[in-house]
Amino acid sequence: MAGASVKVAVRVRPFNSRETNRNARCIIQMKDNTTCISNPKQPKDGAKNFTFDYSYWSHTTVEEPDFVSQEQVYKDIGEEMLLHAFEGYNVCIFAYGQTGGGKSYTMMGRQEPGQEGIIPQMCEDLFRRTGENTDPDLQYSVEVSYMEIYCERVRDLLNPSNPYPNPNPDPSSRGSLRVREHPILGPYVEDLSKLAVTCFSDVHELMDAGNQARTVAATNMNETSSRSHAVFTIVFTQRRRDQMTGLDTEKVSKISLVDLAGSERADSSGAKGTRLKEGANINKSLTTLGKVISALAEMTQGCKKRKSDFIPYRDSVLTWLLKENLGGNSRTAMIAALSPADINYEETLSTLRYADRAKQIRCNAVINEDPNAKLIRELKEEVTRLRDLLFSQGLHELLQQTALEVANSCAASVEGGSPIPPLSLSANGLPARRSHASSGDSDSKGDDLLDNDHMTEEGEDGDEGEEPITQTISKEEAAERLLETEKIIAELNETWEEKLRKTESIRFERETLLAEMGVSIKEDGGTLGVFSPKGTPHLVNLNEDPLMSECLLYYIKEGVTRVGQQDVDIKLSGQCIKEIHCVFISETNDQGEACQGGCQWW
Ligand SMILES: Nc1ncnc2c1ncn2[C@@H]1O[C@H](COP(=O)(O)OP(=O)(O)OP(=O)(O)O)[C@@H](O)[C@H]1O
Repeated sequence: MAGASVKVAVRVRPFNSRETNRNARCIIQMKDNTTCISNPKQPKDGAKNFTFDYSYWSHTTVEEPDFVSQEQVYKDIGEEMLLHAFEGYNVCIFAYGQTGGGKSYTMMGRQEPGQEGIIPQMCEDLFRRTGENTDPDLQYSVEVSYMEIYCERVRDLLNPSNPYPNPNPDPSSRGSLRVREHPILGPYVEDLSKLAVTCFSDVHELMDAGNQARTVAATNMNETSSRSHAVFTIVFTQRRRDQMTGLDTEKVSKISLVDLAGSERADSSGAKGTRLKEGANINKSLTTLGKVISALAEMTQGCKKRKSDFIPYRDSVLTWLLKENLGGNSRTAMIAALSPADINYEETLSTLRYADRAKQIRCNAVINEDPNAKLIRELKEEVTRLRDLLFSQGLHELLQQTALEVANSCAASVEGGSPIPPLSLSANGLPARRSHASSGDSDSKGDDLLDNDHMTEEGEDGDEGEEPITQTISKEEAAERLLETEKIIAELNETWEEKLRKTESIRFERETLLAEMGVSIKEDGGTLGVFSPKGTPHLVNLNEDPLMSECLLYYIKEGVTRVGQQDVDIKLSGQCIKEIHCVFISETNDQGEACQGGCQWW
């Protein structure tokens, strides 16, 4: 299994209504696993061919013999990845492509029969397979988390106590979860909820709640979900009891399912102000993803000699969190979503090139056997070492304070017990840690987006043989690290019953919050939007056309708003004004910039 390449598929969607209305021409052709794109300006000799693991023709209708359905995409990619998860590998599927290309349709899909995407199909399949187990010595557990990365910030889509779609769209209240790196655990999102689920309907409920939170957040924050990256994670644990020894062994697989933000260039839409910054930040994650993919592809081709040669994972939250899935310990697949229309030629060609590069990445997946036991052992060693460091510095007060905070934040307390590794102290007498340095890290801009204090512990993978570099950390940092580590151990030691109780209380909070906000989601002819009877009526841009998606969402205030040539009187109390489809709105935002866009209103 070691050294397997990233599996790459491309999929072309049907024309959308706007493309049909404009008599768009299809510039994509597919034969077997080859995709051909023709240049609309040079139809004769401008065609380019690309070969992938799969080229999915979903442009026509299900009646066509070549048509590839949601089910087929799942069978080829989702099921294969699920089987790897059963073997104990980490797996990842990510969808890439321009806004409206079909990423969400492929990953999440629609709720109608036959329209479900990879995520719901995989969850259903997972529970179907675990439900067929008749071995009393084998037990399964499944936990899920769902987060959104927007402008390099992380939001928990499942837990309302965490920064959540805030009913009050005040920019200062835009919280986000902290992305940290623990020297043993690696990069992770602090306090991201991981909810215990026991059947498919539990997951389905969470998926819906997360999707709902995503739409509500986008609406309240004047954003759009096509500009955020959504990461749905399933932690799948298989525990086997050995009857002879009475010992349990575990295989843990992390399944990461990622719907990336639209890949179109920020500058192609003439964005200004906040929108430009937002575009640049989203671009930062996607640009970094591109750089990471290129660097890993070069490494496979032998242009880079060692794995420790600089791979800029740390330059964006997305790549930092997906580090293992990109060239590390994971079986990974990428699905590139393509628009068929001639007007999107440049973007589609760029998506094909991106996908072509991703083919060259090789990952070194290993079966994650008993990772928790090893992790807890190492974390306990870390706790002992940090306690001793603080103790040797005479910092008993900090130790007591830390112990109190741990007791407050988690119910469990942890005793360290393993032998303490040798420690070195820095020149100023403060504790020092061993850390690896990755060559080229000095160029890295990553430190500004993550915690500096927690960034420097580990070099890129595989840098064995390098001289360890010690790094100074302050007493506060040591105390914080102690707190962080004890919290992680407490989480790992939580029983299944405790996890279920936590999940239930979060569900209750979530439902209460949404009910208070008076928000419901209605799905109408395939469009999804927020309907807020208590709040301000607003317009949500549902435009599929990336060129028009700059003006994404409006709050329409009470009073008169000009819609095209019409003045519309908006009243908060009464029924919402009649439906207006695809109107052009002209108004100015808070910064006095003119916005325009096609919107749908209900
Ligand atoms: N293979 C397909 N078959 C039928 N409809 C599709 C297909 N792919 C996409 N669509 C439709 O095209 C529209 C845009 O797709 P989708 O929302 O998945 O795009 P996206 O790439 O996720 O965009 P965004 O970046 O805005 O999230 C949706 O209405 C979706 O239902």
